[in-house]
Amino acid sequence: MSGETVYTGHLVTVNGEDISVRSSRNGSCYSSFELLRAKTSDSSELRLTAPQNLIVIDSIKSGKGRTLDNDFYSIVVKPVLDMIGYEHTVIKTKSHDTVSQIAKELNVNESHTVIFISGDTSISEFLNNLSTKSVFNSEQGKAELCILPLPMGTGNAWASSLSHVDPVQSFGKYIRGSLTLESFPLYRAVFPDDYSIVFFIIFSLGFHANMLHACENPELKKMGTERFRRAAETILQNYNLDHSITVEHSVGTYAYFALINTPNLELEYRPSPLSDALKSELHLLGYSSNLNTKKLTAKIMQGYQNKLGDYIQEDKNVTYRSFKSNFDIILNYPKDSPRHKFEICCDGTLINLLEHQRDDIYNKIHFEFLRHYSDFSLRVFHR
Ligand SMILES: Nc1ncnc2c1ncn2[C@@H]1O[C@H](COP(=O)(O)OP(=O)(O)OP(=O)(O)O)[C@@H](O)[C@H]1O
Repeated sequence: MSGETVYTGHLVTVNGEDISVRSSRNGSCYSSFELLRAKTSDSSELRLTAPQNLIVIDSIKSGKGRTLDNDFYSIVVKPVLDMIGYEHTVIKTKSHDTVSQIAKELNVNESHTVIFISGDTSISEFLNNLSTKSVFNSEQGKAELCILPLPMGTGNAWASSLSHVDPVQSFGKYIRGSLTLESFPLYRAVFPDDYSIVFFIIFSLGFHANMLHACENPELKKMGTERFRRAAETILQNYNLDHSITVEHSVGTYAYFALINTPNLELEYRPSPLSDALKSELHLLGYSSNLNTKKLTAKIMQGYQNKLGDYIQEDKNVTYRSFKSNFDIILNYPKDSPRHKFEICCDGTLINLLEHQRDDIYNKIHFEFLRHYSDFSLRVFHR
């Protein structure tokens, strides 16, 4: 377990003042922020163009949750937006539905910029609830919806894959106008009963999905990040990780099966180093059920060593394959197999495939590469 790190980062120079922030964090969780202001002789002016409809969504349960000391919006974002004269609306989430509700209510005729103070799940809830009523065949004519994900959750897979490693640094770059705005890919998983979910990070079966389902156990839920280690141990010891899955006519038996869009799943954990969060491409990362527990664990832990662009060598126990257009997967085991064999994790949403069967079909999932999802033209600030 890493200890508390305290550091100061420059944010912006404005109105003859140098604004910086002292942050204190433990792993991915921030315990405090302090805004520091000092007079400066630097008279350079910021060239600012206030965005239309700036909304800040503070998902207050993300990470370890907000306290008076780590309230990034009140301590940093609000004072700085006020200093530079950016009008904005802030929404501090009140319930599990707040983010979905905001997404549903956005006026599709106007452009918006949304700053998320959150982790991945809040952004997933937002994207899944955007208006998709009109049928647009292109991005032309759509209002823009620009997203800035400030990493204040637990995993922060999307933000860290887009080089947002620290909320202060990324907010500072946004204010100084030094981020790039680009469109980003989304995918849809469609189940036999036509239930579907849009995702942008990971869709998994087997070890990864089972571990996240196991973490929901109330006993484990209380344990912070320790719960992942405990859940992993339980699964490796007690579950048959032998999922026979057909992907595009190719059959494999996997202990670990993941379709991944982002290189990182956490700031320091990069299981799919050839992925690019801005590129429409899913990588299948699969580890065979032939690997014993020690070897499987070593493969999974390799994600802590991988560097961006590293190639993962395929062999009889490792699958690393890229997909750039729609495809199906089929689970080749009977409906009465243990329930955990149908457990899925999709960007943090936990699903059991058996709850989405239709007639005799219980084992097929269709993956769509979405070209013109939603009534907005979606963009993300990165780098
Ligand atoms: N006031 C609230 N009451 C209940 N649930 C809330 C409230 N505010 C936020 N939530 C929910 O808490 C979850 C926070 O998820 P988020 O992804 O932002 O953080 P995280 O889970 O810590 O990070 P990550 O997904 O990156 O691991 C979301 O499902 C959100 O809807």
